Amino acid sequence: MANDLIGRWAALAFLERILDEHLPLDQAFEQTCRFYGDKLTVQDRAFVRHLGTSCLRHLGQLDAMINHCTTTKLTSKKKTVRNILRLAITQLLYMQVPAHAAVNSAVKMTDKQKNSSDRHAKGMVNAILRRIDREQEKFSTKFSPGLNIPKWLKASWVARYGSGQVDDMAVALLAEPPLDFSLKDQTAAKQWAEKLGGIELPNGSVRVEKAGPVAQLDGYEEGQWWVQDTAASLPATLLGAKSGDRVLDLCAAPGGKTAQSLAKGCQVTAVDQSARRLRRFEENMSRLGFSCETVVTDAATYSPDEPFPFILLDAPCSSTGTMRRHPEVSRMRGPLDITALAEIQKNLLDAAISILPVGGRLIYCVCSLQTEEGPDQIAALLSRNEKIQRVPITADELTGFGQAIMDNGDVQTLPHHNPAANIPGGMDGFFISRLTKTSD
Ligand SMILES: C[S@@+](CC[C@H](N)C(=O)[O-])C[C@H]1O[C@@H](n2cnc3c(N)ncnc32)[C@H](O)[C@@H]1O
Repeated sequence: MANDLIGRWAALAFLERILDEHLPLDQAFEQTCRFYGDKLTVQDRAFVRHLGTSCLRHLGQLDAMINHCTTTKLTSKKKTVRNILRLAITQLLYMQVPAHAAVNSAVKMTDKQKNSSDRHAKGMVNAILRRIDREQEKFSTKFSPGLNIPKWLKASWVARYGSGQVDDMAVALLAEPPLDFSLKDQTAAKQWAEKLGGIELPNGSVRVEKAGPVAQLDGYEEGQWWVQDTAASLPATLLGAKSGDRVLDLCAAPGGKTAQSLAKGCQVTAVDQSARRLRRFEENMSRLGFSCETVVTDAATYSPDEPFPFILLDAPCSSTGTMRRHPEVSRMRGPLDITALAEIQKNLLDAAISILPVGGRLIYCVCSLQTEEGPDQIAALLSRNEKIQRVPITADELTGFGQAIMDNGDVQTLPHHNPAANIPGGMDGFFISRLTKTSD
């Protein structure tokens, strides 16, 4: 890096925008880059993003290490010192940055703090980092990845998936995930895998290990593909709509699932309550050369003139299934959010059911690992509405994803599930249920 401190100051600002201002990762990164402007080179920006994201992924382990090394409370008043330590340990243990660079920069940053008691902590910062560097092997192994999952969240996962699977999930959440692409022309997966330097997945997506800036990739300008995690592509596939079918996509923006239906030749109406997100949706469709009707409204009150035999409800949720890409999610959500979101999902599900014609198909999905947002929603719906039945999803519809099919025919993908035994990289956690209406 041109200036070895500037990237680290920017990484500190990036981290604090997420942890203190509760900004989503992408927004925090954009704001940080805008603030530093030309002072950050392209390499600096990549370093800032990698450092901040790695630090967030390991946050629980990092804090356990710091607490192991000092009894000084590095809480509210000294939180910047804690953040400087978190970032420096990340560099030492998880980024192979030479010790002199990681330690000296952290000490210098501590010395520049406004508050004199923070400045006095520089001796402690130096001592902790030197110790962790000396005992790298111990510190790398003693603190388990499970520490990175907040207690309430971990307890909810253990209750549903068991501790063995949660350990696997915790490990999967540490890795920088690959990028998956859905294709406009699904028959061209082999060619696109070659062009993008990736591999074909069993569902027809292409997976690229280290893709770099997507707007610079082959096929972006021409709208030949869009970025979509392989798990996120399953709901629209399982809806089963064919060319010419009328599809209602409730909660449609930014449009990954709508694009799948349009690629099949369906006639889609896309509803979203956010005008801002629907503008982004329209930009995405325009790049892909697709067009469809869009409606800015609350899906809970939307009433179409003509019924839709296929409805997709990709409901707003906690997004705990997307933590591979968004490690900040676990720091921004709490149990009360899950309760509030479950109420919104229930209302949206009831509204979708009320406009589903007899014999129609509804896919309900959420990018969540939480029971309340997935299985509990469907169990409660089936018990309060006897006209609704589940249409179980079967293994032959989901080649390669068999382990995600639940006994009752719903689907729950998990971060450590791989699209095939020989294809690593995991996938987002998605819950999917397919339903039909048997009578009016
Ligand atoms: C999980 S995202 C949808 C992702 C999208 N289906 C895709 O594949 O790209 C949820 C969307 O629901 C929208 N939303 C939230 N509450 C809504 C409501 N009551 N009515 C309509 N849209 C809503 C949000 O604006 C957001 O765009």
